[in-house]
Amino acid sequence: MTKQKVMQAILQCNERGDKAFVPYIMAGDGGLQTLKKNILFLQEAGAAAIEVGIPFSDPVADGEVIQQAGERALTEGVTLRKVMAELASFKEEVTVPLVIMTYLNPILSYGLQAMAADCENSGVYGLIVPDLPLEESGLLKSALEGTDIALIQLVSLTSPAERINAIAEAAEGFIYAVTVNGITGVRDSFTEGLEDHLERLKAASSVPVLAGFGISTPEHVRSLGALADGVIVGSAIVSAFHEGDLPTIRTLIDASKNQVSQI
Ligand SMILES: O=P(O)(O)OC[C@@H](O)[C@@H](O)c1c[nH]c2ccccc12
Repeated sequence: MTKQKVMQAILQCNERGDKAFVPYIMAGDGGLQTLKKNILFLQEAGAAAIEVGIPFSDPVADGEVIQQAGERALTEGVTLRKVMAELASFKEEVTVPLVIMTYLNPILSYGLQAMAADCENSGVYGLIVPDLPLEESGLLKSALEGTDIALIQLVSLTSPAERINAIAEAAEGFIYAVTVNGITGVRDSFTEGLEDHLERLKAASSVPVLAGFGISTPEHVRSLGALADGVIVGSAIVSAFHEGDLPTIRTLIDASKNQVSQI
């Protein structure tokens, strides 16, 4: 079965003339009870899908902001199991597809089949597992077979052409085009070759291409959005939630829309 839900949510945005905006949140930063509130806020503010990060003790790809948010959530006792149960408890209210971002270990200890079943029961339509390369993804892929849960692949700036093609061929949901070399977090500028890179990715891929890493201002959302089908914003969203700065989140999301709302 082809994976439809996440891809359709992005395509629907694009058909309206908007870029897809996918915010990343750290589940349980500020306590597990913030999860529902934050998801419903982002949904209402116009997110196309929401990337829900699971706190983890060894988050190798995470920059400072996400790491600290993860530590706060771990202090609150948040685990993958608790997040899945919490998501299931309010899934009727969630209309945007959720994508879980977690490292491989928590999924393995959860159990691949149990994870697939609980995703289906919690409004989760995608998984991002940054430490699981395409070549190793067979077991998880088969656990997700017959579900509408996409295994989303990351492509780095340094991926060679054959690898880009292999990933594009296997891609489900969307391709996560990492726009900087290194870890997550706010950046001032992007590399010059980015436009060509995203152009090549879009040409190779039959699913949408979203740009993520280092996108933190409305200007970034507009300029990177123009080169892709949408953007993923993590650190800036996590910081804004931590500081209770909801207007900043709205402004970022509005920048992905054709019709920027009047202030
Ligand atoms: O924080 P940034 O630079 O806006 O990047 C998004 C990112 O945080 C989110 O998608 C993410 C958080 N942790 C990750 C690990 C790997 C890949 C992606 C992620």
